[in-house]
Amino acid sequence: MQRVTPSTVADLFDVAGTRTLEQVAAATLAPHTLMQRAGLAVARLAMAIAPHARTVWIACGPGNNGGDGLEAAAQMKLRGFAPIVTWLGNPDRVPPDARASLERARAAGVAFAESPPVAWDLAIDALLGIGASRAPDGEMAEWLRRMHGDTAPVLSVDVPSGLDADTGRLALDRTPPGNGHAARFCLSLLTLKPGLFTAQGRDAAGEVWLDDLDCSASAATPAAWLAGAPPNRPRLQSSHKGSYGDVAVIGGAPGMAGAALLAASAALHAGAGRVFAALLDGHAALDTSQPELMLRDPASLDLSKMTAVAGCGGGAAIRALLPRVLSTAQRAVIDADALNAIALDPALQTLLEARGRRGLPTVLTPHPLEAARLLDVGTSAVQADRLSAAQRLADRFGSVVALKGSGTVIAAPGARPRINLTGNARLASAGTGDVLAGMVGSALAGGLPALEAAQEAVWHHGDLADHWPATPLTASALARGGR
Ligand SMILES: NC(=O)C1=CN([C@@H]2O[C@H](COP(=O)(O)OP(=O)(O)OC[C@H]3O[C@@H](n4cnc5c(N)ncnc54)[C@H](OP(=O)(O)O)[C@@H]3O)[C@@H](O)[C@H]2O)[C@@H](O)CC1
Ligand SMILES: [K+]
Repeated sequence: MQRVTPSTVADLFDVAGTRTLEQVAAATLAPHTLMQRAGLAVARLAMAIAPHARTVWIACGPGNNGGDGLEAAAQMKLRGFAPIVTWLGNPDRVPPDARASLERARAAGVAFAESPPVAWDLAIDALLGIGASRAPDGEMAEWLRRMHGDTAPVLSVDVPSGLDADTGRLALDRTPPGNGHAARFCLSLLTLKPGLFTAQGRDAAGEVWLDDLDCSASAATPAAWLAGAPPNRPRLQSSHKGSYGDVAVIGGAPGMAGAALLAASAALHAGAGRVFAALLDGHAALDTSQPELMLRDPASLDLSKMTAVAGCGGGAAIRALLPRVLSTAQRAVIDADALNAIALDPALQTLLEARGRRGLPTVLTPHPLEAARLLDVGTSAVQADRLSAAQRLADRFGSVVALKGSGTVIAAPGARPRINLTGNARLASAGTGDVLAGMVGSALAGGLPALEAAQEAVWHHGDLADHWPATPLTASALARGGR
């Protein structure tokens, strides 16, 4: 059993891939072996989470996810715990594995009840796993509400019930999130699923653990992966500022110079050799607190030798500069208003596609609304399947895409998408996106390929937030690397 952290490198399998692996594994094992392993793993994690629990409520659903819960109940009972099972199954329609575990739970003397106990020290959600076919309702939804509305920890078996294991979409109307007090754990079985790590998955699952049930995962193709922490990149003694490239931040229309200066500051602190702030507001003053930044007229820059970071605070004015950025920048990060301008202008879209065909490295850093505009769909369609939305954008524009949000998705043409696990809700504040754009620009300018540049910047950006002291996170301090 392994705990998943932001540094974990692991393949993620969708429901179809997981079913394939289950069939391959089951074919070589004695009947009921997988469920026995699954139930024992659930019991072990439950006992570790709540070693002194007096009442453990195990809510079991009608299928094999419920079977895992029944098996865990039997295992815990045999070890001196007192689980109380509420089971929503029908004895006439229970699948064979779950039936076997039902009988083992009964034989072990597990207590069965019609309704949840009055109070509990740990709740185990074994209602629905990867076989969920619709939003929970009725009694199941009511149990989930009670479980997540309580302060006792919740351990979800395989996936939190109601969560789409492929996309991380939660059937919110039926299973509202908890009151913020209950600790959440999820033990994913056989495989890790992408939905645990993006969209609503991270909030619903909490701390994720994996038990591979001693099975190989070689018989299926992963849908995505967790890429873990980037390598250390020590600087050579003989390097100089030219080794780390020039970044030109192009943005900062009147009234919005701050966004561009944040991106420029982030690029500088992330290690770019030289950073030029090419502000669209011709009257903006130089940031005297950062004399290293060089203020330039955007028209004066030779972008063919530079990494352009375009769009931060760009307003409508950025549009006029984009043909030159897209056609000539050696490397480019396209953010914020530049993305909005491209979404509205087919000619700019053609130029962006042409960059991809020419092999010029480009990273797009949309949040879900910007991604939705580029794809000409609603934001909810993007959030309903973030992996596929990021991949479609990457394929369409021949660019690397970092689709921001909980579980940032990084996609590139022809590559399996990655999900980043650093970062937290502290990043939900003004200017942090500008900081990310500057960090990606710095990584690109330093010579990293676009995919690595995006992934490493996203990881470091989130890692800073994860290690933030007990003070409010501001974008300007984030840009300075927390200093
Ligand atoms: N895969 C593996 O490697 C391993 C899998 N294992 C475990 O098996 C789990 C998969 O089991 P599973 O296929 O039986 O599906 P599961 O999630 O129990 O749900 C299906 C049942 O729920 C029902 N149902 C659906 N939606 C509903 C709703 N909203 N409200 C009410 N009912 C609803 C559905 O009914 P139906 O849609 O047919 O009407 C059906 O009866 C997996 O997640 C893991 O925990 C491990 O034991 C070993 C290794
Ligand atoms: K579950």
